Amino acid sequence: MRHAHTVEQVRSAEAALMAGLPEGTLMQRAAAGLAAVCAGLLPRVYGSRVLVLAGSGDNGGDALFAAARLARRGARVEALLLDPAKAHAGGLAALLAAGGRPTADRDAFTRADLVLDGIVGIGGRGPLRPAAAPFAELPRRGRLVAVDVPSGVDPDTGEVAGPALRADVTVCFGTHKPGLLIDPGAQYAGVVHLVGIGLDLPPAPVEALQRADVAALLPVPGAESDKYRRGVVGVAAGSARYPGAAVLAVAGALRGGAGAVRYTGHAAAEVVRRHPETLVTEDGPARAGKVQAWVVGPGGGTDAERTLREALDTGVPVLVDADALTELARLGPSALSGRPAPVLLTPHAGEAARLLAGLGEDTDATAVAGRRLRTARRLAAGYGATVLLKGSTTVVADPDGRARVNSTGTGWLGTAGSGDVLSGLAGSLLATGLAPLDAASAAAHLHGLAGRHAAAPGAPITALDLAAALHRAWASLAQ
Ligand SMILES: NC(=O)C1=CN([C@@H]2O[C@H](COP(=O)(O)OP(=O)(O)OC[C@H]3O[C@@H](n4cnc5c(N)ncnc54)[C@H](O)[C@@H]3O)[C@@H](O)[C@H]2O)[C@@H](O)CC1
Ligand SMILES: [K+]
Repeated sequence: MRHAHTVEQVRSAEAALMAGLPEGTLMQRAAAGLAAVCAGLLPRVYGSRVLVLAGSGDNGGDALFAAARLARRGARVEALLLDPAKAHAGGLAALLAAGGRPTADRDAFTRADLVLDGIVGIGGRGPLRPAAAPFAELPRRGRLVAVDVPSGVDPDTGEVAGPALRADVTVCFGTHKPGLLIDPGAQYAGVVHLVGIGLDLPPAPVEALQRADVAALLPVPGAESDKYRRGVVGVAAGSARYPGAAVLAVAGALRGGAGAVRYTGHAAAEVVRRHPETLVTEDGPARAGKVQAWVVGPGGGTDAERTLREALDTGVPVLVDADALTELARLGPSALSGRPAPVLLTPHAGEAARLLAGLGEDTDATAVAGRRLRTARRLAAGYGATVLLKGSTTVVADPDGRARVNSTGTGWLGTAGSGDVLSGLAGSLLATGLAPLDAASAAAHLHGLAGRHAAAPGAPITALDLAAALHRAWASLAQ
């Protein structure tokens, strides 16, 4: 599991730890870890050209102390101080003593074999200032290592409001910051290395499940299991106009761990033709028979409102997707109040904007994509439901405030029907008894892995390819 903590949590853990340590201990721990990662990125340290971009806070201090360590090993280090009068005094003195020298020449950025971005870390406020902003655009030939956070990325959210430095590697201290795991910030962070500095941290508000975490969540049938005990998932999807969404949602559901899939809707004939193992009826969720979770909405067409209401009237968990989300946005959060079982919403950015409109917030898909964590949390709190926000780095937010991010996906997943497969898969995991936060984050992980398997080594895929690859993705975790 990767844990990410907020700036406020890091600050208070640092304060508690620093109270019992000699001054500068934490910065030395950070600088030692940072220098070790930098040394590993250079073919050899001796003779390499290193440029430090140093702001005037402790982030600049970390960068200067790390550069001093590299200078002592023979690197030719220059420091570009963004505000020379306020540069971190101890860090600068250490660098000068080790043979480094200050420079005001911006070409040093372009020439360097390695650039250390120590402009601003968790103390950043607002968009990069004029002295720092041009470095976001300057060409360079060497690698760029961000110190703690790429400057210009909001550490708490991953939002990027203006120019930001694009790192090859980010070396973060004490814990991950949410902004390193969530797009667009994650795209600026590159490969993230965590350097422990001994912080005692509270539970993380943002987590990223790793393979072993997901493997531990996935249901395994016992000797006594049968199809009903493993869980039955109901899929209410598809319409005469959009039968394909039903076929794809059922394809995802069949590979999601439930023992059986019950389908209801107007695409029963197509579903059975493609998936003969499906139990089908045209009667709607109210009369379809017993299930442990419902999936409603993909390709729902004009029936979406009735189907949504019927599913919500059952006492089992409901996953709401696609057309049913549009209906829910129209009905507003009161449609979910008082349910005895949880609800999982799976919007893409456009549907999320509609759901926000249902909460009285005027926004659009582009704004949602730039504020992924904030949007998922707002929807989870506003609707009292778990929310899986699709897109680059999927964000899952629980109404209790916890959030998870998933980055197993690939751009090849942006294909028609991919979301239908995901909703079937997540609904199936719900039916096996997983809590919505676990079902959604495991589904996002598996879906991303399946996309990678299907697209490897890099070619377009269809949603059916993706559904077929879920088996391999699951098997790769079970090994
Ligand atoms: N507090 C601690 O004990 C530790 C802190 N560490 C480092 O210290 C950093 C935090 O240091 P600080 O609290 O001094 O804050 P930062 O150094 O992150 O940022 C503050 C500095 O950046 C400038 N700044 C703020 N917003 C800016 C913007 N938009 N554009 C350009 N410059 C801007 C401020 O004028 C100030 O000089 C961490 O990110 C980490 O790198 C590490 O050394 C580990 C220990
Ligand atoms: K930085």
